[in-house]
Amino acid sequence: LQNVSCFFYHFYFLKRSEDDELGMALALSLVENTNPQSAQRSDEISAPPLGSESRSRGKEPENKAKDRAMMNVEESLKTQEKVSRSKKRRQRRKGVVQQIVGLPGSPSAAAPVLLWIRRDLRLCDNPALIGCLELGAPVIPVFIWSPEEEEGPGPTVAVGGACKFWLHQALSCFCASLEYIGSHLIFLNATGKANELRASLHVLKDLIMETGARTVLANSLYEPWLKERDDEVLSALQTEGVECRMFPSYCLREPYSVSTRGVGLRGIGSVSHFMSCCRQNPGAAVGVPLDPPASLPTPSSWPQGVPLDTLGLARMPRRKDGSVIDWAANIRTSWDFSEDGAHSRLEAFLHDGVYRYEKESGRADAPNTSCLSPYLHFGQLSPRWLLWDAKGACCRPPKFQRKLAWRDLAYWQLTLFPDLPWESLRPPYKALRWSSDGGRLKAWQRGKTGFPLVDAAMRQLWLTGWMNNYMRHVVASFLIAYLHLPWQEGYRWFQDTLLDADVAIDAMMWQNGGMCGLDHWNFVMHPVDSAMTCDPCGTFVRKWCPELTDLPDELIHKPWTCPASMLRRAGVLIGQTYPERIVTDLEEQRSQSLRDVALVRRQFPQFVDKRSGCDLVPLPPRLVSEALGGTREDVSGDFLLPVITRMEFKHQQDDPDADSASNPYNAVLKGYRSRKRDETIAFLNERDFMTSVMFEGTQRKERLEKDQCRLEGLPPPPPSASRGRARRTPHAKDQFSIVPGGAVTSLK
Ligand SMILES: Cc1cc2nc3c(=O)[nH]c(=O)nc-3n(C[C@H](O)[C@H](O)[C@H](O)COP(=O)(O)OP(=O)(O)OC[C@H]3O[C@@H](n4cnc5c(N)ncnc54)[C@H](O)[C@@H]3O)c2cc1C
Repeated sequence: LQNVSCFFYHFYFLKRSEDDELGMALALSLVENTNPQSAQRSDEISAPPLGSESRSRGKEPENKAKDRAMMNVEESLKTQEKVSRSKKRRQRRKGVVQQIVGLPGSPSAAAPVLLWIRRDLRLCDNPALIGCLELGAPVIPVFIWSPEEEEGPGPTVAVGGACKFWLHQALSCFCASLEYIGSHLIFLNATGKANELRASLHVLKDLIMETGARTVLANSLYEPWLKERDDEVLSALQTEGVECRMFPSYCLREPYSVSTRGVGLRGIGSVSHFMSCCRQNPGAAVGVPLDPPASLPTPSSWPQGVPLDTLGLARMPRRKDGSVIDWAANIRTSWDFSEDGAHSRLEAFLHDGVYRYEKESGRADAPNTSCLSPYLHFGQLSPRWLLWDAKGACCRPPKFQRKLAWRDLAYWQLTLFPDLPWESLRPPYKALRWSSDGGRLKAWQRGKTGFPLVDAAMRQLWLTGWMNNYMRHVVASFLIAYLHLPWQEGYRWFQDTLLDADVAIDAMMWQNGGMCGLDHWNFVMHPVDSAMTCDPCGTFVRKWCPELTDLPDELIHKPWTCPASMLRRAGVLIGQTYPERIVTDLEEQRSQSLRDVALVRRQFPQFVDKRSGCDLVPLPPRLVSEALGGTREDVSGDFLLPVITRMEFKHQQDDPDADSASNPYNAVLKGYRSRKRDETIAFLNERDFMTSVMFEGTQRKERLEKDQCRLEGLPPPPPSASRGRARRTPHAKDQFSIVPGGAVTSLK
């Protein structure tokens, strides 16, 4: 017993320090904060001293109880302290603590500073804004709309319809915030102004001429084409004697500073590899969030801008009879587009939802995720603010903090592979046989596939501009693995309809889902079975597909299996009130998808590693040069790297014509938290019902106890028996991976 408790004691502290690392990896340098301005603020959160837990780990077993009690007290003190500190920061944001950061707002005739506003529509934690204040000159905030520059060199759909709508609303809110502190936001339109000059440069030069400004400040953007534009603008202005400065704030880690040095390239594309790179090469300090200014110095006269409406961001189409098609009506009522809206959502989430997030973020029928992505995308909330507030939350949510690393990973990948939004990273997959069935694509886009879970999610996207992460995986898997439509179609549709459409994240995720990204998903979501995780009672489907409301919970995700009498009673007419399924043989579609992959891997053997069976990806020169120790500047793109490759593809290579059912590594996810757990329960149900009930009971009790401890800031109780790590694919050693007596019906 002593050994067991010793193991759990060690496990607990090791786990705790691992969880800390997740958040700390990117913010590793928080502890050595170098920002002089923020260093003066005594009431900011100070990161827990590194190593305090590892010290506890080394103690003798007899001291453990004492230590643990001490740790509990320390923990709860730390937590209280953090909560009160992030509360103070929130108060400052609301102006409860009236701290004057800026100069008094009297107009000044001195040469003004141009604050070039882009995707940083916020007062809180805005380094460029604070940079302007520190110069002590009048500030002219300006937003330049230049869609051609945003779009970049390929079909990126960088600012789709939904995003434009959000941008319009967010700009209007930000303008109001600036006016509240005595300033103003100038809108300028650069559409069609690019001749031989960059459009933004052209507009900025005119503005500099008009206002006499000698300084331009902005927060950096990292899309390669925008970075290139910014570099050009900066160097052109600097040659004319205008001082320009860019501040990093869009990511926690500047993507161009991430290095694989000391970590290598193995596992590249995964978030763990990325975090190891950040840990190994910490880079500049993340610093603490900056307070919002109480006022901004204003110029003696404001330059002439254009009204926001003339930028054409929220223009609604008209019917032939002249009436307006207000496609955004639902979006307007579903969101608060202001910076305050972002903070209220964050507070509500950290106060309430974050506990459910850590366990149940996959649920579509409950708002268990933060829904902060559009605010992060448009910079109404800085990732640094989010990180610090999350670290201040009672349960210090590790999974949630890790999501910010995903976000940075996406930007890093985009800087390495600027073609990410339109070109498959794995060369053979460019030759994959995709379907060109426009009817199926339209059915998917409009939520008329005949699969309720997919349809509900796609309708939610169309009506509200948003969908949770789990559902994005479900609909992406359906498009790719079951409809065989190219991932680029899904990417472009998402870019046009998502309010948080983000070229870097969207492209990375669609590449991974489309089997050609650096870290392609080792799972495929089944359009029916995945409902076990995300919508077990059909609540989500009932909300977005109301025509199915009266079907019973067990069959709502597969109405085609309902007896005719049941359909009649529920008022469902398949093919009339609800669409027929656009594919009926899911197994065959999956098998075809596997065969197609096996075919291209056979056609391009030079891109398959003979030893490991992994796909090979040509490396960009920057990575190669790093891998070679940063000494080679002249490297070309001839280096091939074996990357993470689905087990089922490797296996299919040996038997290219086999069907998916006979592939032991079949990646289709059964749904629910762990397939292994389902299978164990099904097995026990068959053998010994009593044991099965007790097994479930014990697990539930453990879960409740753990949640309770977490809520109270206590260490988790030791589990009653050690549990293995859930695996996604069955393994020869899995005792219950093949359920005796047949398959588990996952919707039971
Ligand atoms: C096919 C597909 C396309 C996607 N396209 C986008 C997109 O265009 N824009 C976008 O912001 N997210 C995208 N995601 C990632 C993720 O689905 C969303 O970030 C998330 O659903 C946003 O909801 P949330 O704010 O409640 O997320 P939370 O789970 O609360 O996460 C908090 C924040 O972390 C970041 N984040 C979360 N998941 C990821 C991820 N997998 N990769 C990178 N950052 C992440 C987001 O900024 C998010 O707001 C996509 C995912 C898939 C599977």
